Amino acid sequence: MLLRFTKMHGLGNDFMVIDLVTQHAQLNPRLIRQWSDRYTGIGFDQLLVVEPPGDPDMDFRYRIYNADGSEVEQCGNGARCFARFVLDKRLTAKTDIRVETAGGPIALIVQDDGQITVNMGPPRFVPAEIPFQAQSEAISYELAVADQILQVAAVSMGNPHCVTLVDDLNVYPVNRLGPLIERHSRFPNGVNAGFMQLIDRHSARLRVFERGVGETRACGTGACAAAVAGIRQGHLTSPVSIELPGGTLQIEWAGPGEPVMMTGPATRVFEGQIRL
Ligand SMILES: N[C@@H](CCC[C@H](N)C(=O)O)C(=O)O
Repeated sequence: MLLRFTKMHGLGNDFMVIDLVTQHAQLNPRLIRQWSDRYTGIGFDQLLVVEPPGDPDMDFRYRIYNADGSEVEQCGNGARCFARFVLDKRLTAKTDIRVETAGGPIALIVQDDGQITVNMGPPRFVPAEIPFQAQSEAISYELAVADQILQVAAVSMGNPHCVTLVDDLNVYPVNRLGPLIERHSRFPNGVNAGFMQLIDRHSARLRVFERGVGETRACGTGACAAAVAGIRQGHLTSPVSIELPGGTLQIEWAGPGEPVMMTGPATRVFEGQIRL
């Protein structure tokens, strides 16, 4: 049987997208790892799956798998590609699309200029909800990593993020500390490790070592978490431009309890089919 898929990306964070509304497939971690391989497979950071919703008030169910085959709760760049995909494939004609994810409901708004805004819902800071091991909620925490103590913020955007402020992102050892933070024992489900360099009150640079993938060219939920952490710590003011290696995302957040709005592009690369 041949399975149709679309290769897409959001600022270089790349995806294989499969429509399981009109097709059928049994996925498993081994198959996903095989497909994600950049030399012997299709190559992607995440596999995105479009399914019918369980909740009748929603338009679709959105499932996300990291390149290592693990299923995760949320993916921001993927959400924008999801919106572009369901419109291009005529699975919906709506430009305001409600989607259920394992990380909670999100809303996708397709703008007239083709940019897509995602209402990611409110960030969560309660340690148990991230999950993160801490005595009580705080704006920043001391985290022992290798031979140093980092000051970090812990945020859930549906998925877990740890954000560290750094002076110079060009020389910071993202690929040495990223894997140690990703599997740190205080984050029992693992974590996405973001490293942010402030530019001014409305902009920052960010690199993210993603859980289950490694460093990616962009991370949408990572950009939301970094902007929120920076606003909460008093360094940034909404709206915030987050510059990632693959490009820039616009993030707006009005404060605790309010949803995070993320705006950026979604790009189709090619159509393919693979034998199952
Ligand atoms: N690239 C994503 C995040 C994908 C999931 C993440 N690696 C995790 O394990 O939580 C984004 O754009 O948000």
